[in-house]
Order: sequence, then C-alpha cells, then structure tokens
Amino acid sequence: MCFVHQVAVDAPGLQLLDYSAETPLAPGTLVRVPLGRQTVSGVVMACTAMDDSPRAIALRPIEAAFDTLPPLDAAWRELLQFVARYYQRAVGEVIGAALPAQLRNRKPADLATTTPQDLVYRCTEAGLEELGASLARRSVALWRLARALGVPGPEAADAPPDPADSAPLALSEARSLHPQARQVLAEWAQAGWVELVDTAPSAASMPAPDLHPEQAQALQAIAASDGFAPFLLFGVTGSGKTEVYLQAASQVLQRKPGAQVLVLTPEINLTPQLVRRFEQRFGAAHLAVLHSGLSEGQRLRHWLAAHTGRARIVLGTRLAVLASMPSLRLIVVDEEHDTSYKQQEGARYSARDLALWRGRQLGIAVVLGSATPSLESWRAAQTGRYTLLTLTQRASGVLPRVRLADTRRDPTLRASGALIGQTLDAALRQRLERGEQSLLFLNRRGYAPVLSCPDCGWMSDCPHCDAHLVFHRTDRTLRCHHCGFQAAVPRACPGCGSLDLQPVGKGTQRVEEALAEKYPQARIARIDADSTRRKGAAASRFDSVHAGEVDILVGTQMVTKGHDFQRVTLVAALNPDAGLFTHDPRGPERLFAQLMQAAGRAGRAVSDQDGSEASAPEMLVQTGHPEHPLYRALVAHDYPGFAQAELIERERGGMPPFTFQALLRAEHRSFDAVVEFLAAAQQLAVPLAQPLGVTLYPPIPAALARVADVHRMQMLLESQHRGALQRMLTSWRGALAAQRSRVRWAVDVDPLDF
Ligand SMILES: Nc1ncnc2c1ncn2[C@@H]1O[C@H](COP(=O)(O)OP(=O)(O)OP(=O)(O)O)[C@@H](O)[C@H]1O
Ligand SMILES: [Zn+2]
Repeated sequence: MCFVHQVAVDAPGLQLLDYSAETPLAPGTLVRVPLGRQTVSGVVMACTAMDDSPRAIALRPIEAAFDTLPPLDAAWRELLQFVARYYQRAVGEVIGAALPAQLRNRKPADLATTTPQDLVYRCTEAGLEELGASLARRSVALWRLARALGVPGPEAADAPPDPADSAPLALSEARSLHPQARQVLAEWAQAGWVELVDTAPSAASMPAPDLHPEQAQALQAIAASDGFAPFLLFGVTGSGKTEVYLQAASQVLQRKPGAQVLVLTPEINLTPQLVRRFEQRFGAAHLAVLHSGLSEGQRLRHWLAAHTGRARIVLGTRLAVLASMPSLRLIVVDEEHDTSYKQQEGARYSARDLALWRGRQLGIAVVLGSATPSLESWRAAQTGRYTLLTLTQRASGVLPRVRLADTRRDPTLRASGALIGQTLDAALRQRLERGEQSLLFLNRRGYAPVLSCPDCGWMSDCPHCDAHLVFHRTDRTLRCHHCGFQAAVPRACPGCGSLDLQPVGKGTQRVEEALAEKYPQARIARIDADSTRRKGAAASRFDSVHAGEVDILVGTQMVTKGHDFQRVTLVAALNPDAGLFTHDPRGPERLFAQLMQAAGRAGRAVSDQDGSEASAPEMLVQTGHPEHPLYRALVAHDYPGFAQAELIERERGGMPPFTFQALLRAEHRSFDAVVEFLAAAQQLAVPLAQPLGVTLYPPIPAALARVADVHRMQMLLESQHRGALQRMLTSWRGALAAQRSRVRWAVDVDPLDF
C-alpha cells in the first residue's frame, strides 16, 4: 500500500507532479522531493491511497516533510491555484513567488515554529461550576486538564467561582495535550465551559483619536458588514483614511480571538510612518512586515509569524497578498490605484485584484482606499458593486489651493535653460522668507534626458536600447536607465567634432543646480533613485526634511507618495505636460493621480483659523496647457468629474474597465525570431478566438522596442467577457508552449503597461 501525493514543486514551468509516500501527508504539508538530480521543495496539494500498481511503485518517494510546520490551509492552496490559472502561469512559479526562499531551501529540521502565546483557553463561569463539581469523578488526565485551567476542586466548593481566578491554558500548550484531552477540551468549549480568549493587546497602548463624523460613518459601515463586502474608501489626501484602517483593524481583532488583518501598501521603505503607526497602535510583537527589501532571514521570520497566527497584522507590499494567513478577517488596500500593485514579471498578478478575490473566498470585508481611485474601482463603486465611503474633509490642515502657471506667458522662461517661472519664483521666495518648506517634483532623474549637438543633430542614444542616454552631471556620465549601459561624456561630438554639446530638457539634478544658483541661502535636498542608492539614504533624507533641516526638496515621484510632511506649504510640478499627450491610454489617469497625491503633501498641519502666519498651502503647476480639462479638474479638486470624463472616453474606445484585455509579450535578440513567433501565435489564435468572440490585434513593437539588444513585441487580445478571454488564453497557451520556440514569451492578463 502506498499513497500518491500531488505536489506543487518549486520549479518554474512545472505543474503538479506525483510522488509516493508510505504514510499519507496532509494537504498543505511542505515537503522536499527529488526533481531530476536535485531536491526541491513543494507543497502537497492532494493525497490519494493507491494499491501497489506498477505506476504507484514507479513514483519517486517524497524525501522529507516539514511536519513541525502547520500545513498551508485549503484557502491558501486554492489561492495558489487560482493565481496560476488566472495569470496563465505554472503553479511551480507561483510557489516561488509566494513562499520565502529560505523556507523553500531549508531542511525540515531547521524550522522551529512558534504558535501564538496570547490565545488562551479560560474557564467560563458556567464551566467553573460544572467542572468544579464533577472534578472528583474524572480521570487523572482530565483532572490535570481542569487543574491547568484553574478549576478549583470540590474542597473549594463553598467559595463562589470566579473566572478571574481560573488559569489560562495557552493554545500552544493545548495543542500539545494528549489527543483525548484535546477532544475533551473541544467538547467543553462547545458546551460553553471554556472559551478561547485573545489576550493580545489588540488596541494597544496608543489611544485612538475620536473619529470625525465621516470617518465614524465609514468605520461603522465596515464594522457592520457581513460576508464578502468590498468598500471603496474615497477620501481626499489627509482625510484620515489610515485612521479608519487602524480602527477597523482593531475592531476585527477584538471581535474574534486570533483574527488577522492584512494591510497592503504600495511602498514600505518610502513610508516608514505607516509601519510606525501600526506598531504604536498594535505593538510591534503583533505585526509582521513583508516586502522585497527584507533579508531572506527576516522574510522567513515574518512569513512564519503570519502563517502560525502569531502576527495579527500583516503589513506589506504586493507580495504580501500571497501570504498564508489562516485567520484572515479583513483586508485593506491602501492607495489602491497605485500601479505598483501589479507585478511586472513572472506571474504578473495584481495584488489589488487578488485582495478582492481572497475577500470573496473568505467572505470578509475588503477596504480599498484612495484619494484618486483607479477607474476600475471607481466604476465598480458607481455601479454598486463596491460600497462607496467618502471622506471630504482633511482630518487636520487644509487642502492646498491649486494654481496653474502658464509657461507660454512667462518671459523668464524664454531664456534657454530657464526652469523656474515668475509665479513659482515668487512662491518659493515667500516660503524661504517664512521658514516654510517647498517641494518640487518632476519625473526625471539625472541632469538632462539627452545630450545633443546643435551643429549636426547628434543625440546621445543608447547603443543597446531604443532610448536616449541620460546625462548625469555629477559624475559626467551618460547612462541608460533601461539597460544600465554607462559611458563617459564625450569631449567632442562623435558626429561632427563640435565642442558645443548641449543638455536638452531637465532632470532633478539640473533643477537642484538651478535652485542652488537662484537661492544660495536655501538648504536644498534631492531625493531620487540616484541620491538614495545607499541603504538607508532615503530614510535619512526624509528624516532631515521632517526635522526641518531642508528648505526645498526636489525629487521624482518618490517624494509625492504618502508622506505626512508637517511643514510643507508649497508643492510645485515642473511642466508635467508630457503626461497629457502619451500614447498610453492610462497616461491621464496616472498623471491626475500623481498630481493630486503631490498636492496632498502640502498644508497637512496648517489650520485656516489658528491665526498663524503660515502661508496658505498651495500647489503650483507650470504648464503650457492651462486650459486642459485634466488641469481644470485638478484646480477644482474634482476627482469625480475627472473620472466621469475619463470613463466616457474609455467606454467609447472600448477600453478597460469596459473590456478585458491580455497581452502576449515576446522577446528575443533576433528580431526575425520574434516576428516569426508572433505570426505563428496569431495563426494559432484565430480559430480559438473566433468562436469565443475574442478580438485579436496584430503584433506590434512594444513601447520600448529594444532593451539591452533584445527586441520586444506584443500582441493584444480583448473581450467583453472575462470568462471567454480566460478560456481562449488557456487553450492558446498550451498551443504556444507546444511550439517550443526559442523566443521568450509570456501572457500578461489585465496588463497595465504596453
Ligand atoms: N479623527 C482624527 N482626529 C485627529 N487627527 C486625525 C484624525 N484622523 C486622522 N488624523 C490625523 O490627520 C493626519 C492625516 O490622517 P491620515 O494620515 O490618516 O490621512 P490619509 O487620508 O491616510 O492621508 P493620505 O491620503 O495622505 O495618505 C494624520 O496626522 C492623522 O494622525
Ligand atoms: Zn540601454
């Protein structure tokens, strides 16, 4: 007799494989299995008994099982299979993304796990009476169990029982009891004689502020929900969305012993404030943090804390949506519009969408929060699929006034290389005089996006990519931001020998330089990927901004996200117009969100009636298109108006959220190979697509058609129905795999980038 186990092995490209074992292993058990000449990890997905048939005997045996680790539960295993199926990847690849590497590479013996110490059984009043009276009649083992729970013997019968005297029995101890005792404990729990109590300080030391009426309403709605309940918490920047998350989490934890809450955030390294707020409220011991910046050891520890239930709150970036959380009762997705929730390689999942999937699976509330929701979520709220909760007021401070500075009418901007117009100059000087902070942002790092020769038209192009080399003045290099190619700035033009090479356009370094020239007395800091490469550099720079050691902060979108700056009263965007005219249909949505978020950094601690001398907070946009509807909506702080107009466009253009899309991406060093592969792919697709009503678009080069000498092309598929598209993709993927092409290809379901 042997048992056949279907195992999801940690190997990209592989689906479930069969292995044998002499005793059955519970589904969800982590195992080590042979694969070729190696040993790899895997998760048992199913187990069936089999007779000694030749097939069963021929199976390779499971080498080891991690039996000290509680098995991954059925809900998690379903999630794993759903991700693989929906995003068209092999299960083995999803395992690689979901489990920490150290868990996968260790031997079972090294894994000591701990269970929650703060879940305890306690006798109820009824239990004390009932059990106390009958204690004498029970076996020694039960007598011990009752004693462990602090049940007084018959000798104390005349004193009235007091549950406070009963001793707690930790859940972890209860698990190691004799099976018979465990059974009895379960019966007692059913009879109401003992209860499981959460002694975790769930709404710990830090007192929570009283909610404002709109916040209280939102919290009330979340708390009153039952079953799967998706909410869109639409709150202006600084309206106290985070406070609503904190109190919603706290309620869930109080209500159910051992309950867990998952909080997703786009970025953790940039927003240490968020972690701090959760730590202060719930205690660091009950918090697990999961993001890609952790060391492997840390990641394992935090993952185990979530898996064993020790962590009540799991705070993490997109990968945390795949965490094992056996008692998950609430999911929060902060800044739900943020595109970093979409994984851009391997299994290209959307953490926001998976959060909703998990919420539905478990029948729990999912709170999506944003000041600028994604159009998908906004529409879902408009059509009633999500419940809309609105926060219109800032919790403290006031919303900045948004002003547009017309660059076409500004004589100071005519001078070549001028970056700071009259209006912005006046606004900056005012802040400098009053000792307030200003924040300037633009989405280009480096000094200038390209170096050019005015005589012959030569441009600094990357030899390996279809992109310009960016001029970095600090070390006089030309760098490709796509492939990493780097070269020294040439002395003379490689085209004609001219000595007059000119930087064209502006990057953060150039703005920093211009500011330093114009305001020599100002303390200026720059925050972008270049200035924060060293570990901890970003944190220390943000700290000095918070400490008031910086007058003007220049940066990329890194400075616009989620920071609670207390002294910033001016935010300026330096000509973001490029975002208006991109070919990316999501360009306007992204630009609007980014400008609103940036505006949200100003005026967070300024009150309109406290009579202080502080400047009225404002956001200034230098633009050549002040009449553009997007900017008009920005001035009016009118996200709903903007969203409605965009949704009309999307519907007209047959774009998501009105249709569903998938992209086949293909790349190879040989351009011809890519073209050939996609032509074949198209041929295979036609007969599959037609009966399902899926629209096929011809293959085209990707937006960045060549990176590091690799040619990249793609082909778009579209359908009115998610299910039809899914069916089409599943059969198509099989046919594509059978091609055994040398081209690297992948299907991207619900793509965000083209
Ligand atoms: N009910 C309240 N009473 C007093 N202060 C509050 C209240 N709610 C929130 N705050 C404070 O207001 C500020 C903004 O709140 P919070 O950070 O929760 O807003 P947010 O909507 O999450 O902001 P953002 O959109 O910028 O991320 C914080 O300093 C917070 O402590
Ligand atoms: Zn390059």
